[in-house]
Amino acid sequence: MIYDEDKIYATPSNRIEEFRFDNKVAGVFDDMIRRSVPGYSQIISTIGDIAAKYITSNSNIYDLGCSLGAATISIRRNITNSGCKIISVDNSPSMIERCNENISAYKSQTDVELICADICDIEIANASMVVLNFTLQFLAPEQRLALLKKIFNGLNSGGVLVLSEKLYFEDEVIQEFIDNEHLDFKRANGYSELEISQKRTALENVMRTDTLDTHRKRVQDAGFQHFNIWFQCFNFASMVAIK
Ligand SMILES: C[S@@+](CC[C@H](N)C(=O)[O-])C[C@H]1O[C@@H](n2cnc3c(N)ncnc32)[C@H](O)[C@@H]1O
Ligand SMILES: O=C(O)C(=O)C[C@]1(C(=O)O)C=C[C@@H](O)C=C1
Repeated sequence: MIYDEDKIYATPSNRIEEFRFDNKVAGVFDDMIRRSVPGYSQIISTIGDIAAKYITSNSNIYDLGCSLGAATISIRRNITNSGCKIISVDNSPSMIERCNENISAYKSQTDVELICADICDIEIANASMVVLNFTLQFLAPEQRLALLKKIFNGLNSGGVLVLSEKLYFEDEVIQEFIDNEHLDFKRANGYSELEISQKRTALENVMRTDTLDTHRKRVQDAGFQHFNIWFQCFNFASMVAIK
């Protein structure tokens, strides 16, 4: 995937619009997420590793909020089982269009079905793996438990959910400490103070983050008995739940 450099918030604007996964964002998204999310590459490659261990033959794999298909491609490369299908879903037509191009660039025995839809509206069935890689935080908080319940019900016994999210910390001192480390990560990746602050404003009402405790409780309320965080760098984490 080769995409343009993210310059979306580089020029001052009087009115910052709410962040949307539109054509402009889709065109720079690979650069944006790599420069904004510490550990992103590690998480993508580990998703492939988890796929190799947990996917079973003749099952479905869901990549919910697939964007450009990074997790889908990592999973697909690691499937050795037959009769599997990856179902990759995003409600941004621009993301789906680019995802289709990216997926078509790789040959594989595993089919990918790309669906442009709200992940709250799709059916989940016969799943051995479900991925929510930085997607749940964009759903309205009141929709999150229902989605996790649907995932739990659609997973086969022994199936795995990978849930990656930006975390929020209730301890204000810790929140500030970790947030500052993340800001330094963005600065080190070439984002200016203006870009950082304008993007923060754009994301304010769109991306609502939870604490690790909230995630744990919600995942358990959805039915999962096995849950833990397996990766954390600053305020970005990836968690796993196994049915
Ligand atoms: C941060 S990106 C996910 C990154 C991607 N999973 C990856 O690993 O590169 C969030 C994605 O979720 C999609 N999204 C947000 N809310 C959604 C919803 N309700 N239904 C479907 N897709 C959604 C957005 O369009 C966006 O592409
Ligand atoms: O918190 C930030 O500053 C971010 O940019 C995070 C984040 C995310 O976690 O998804 C937000 C929007 C983009 O999708 C890329 C990264």
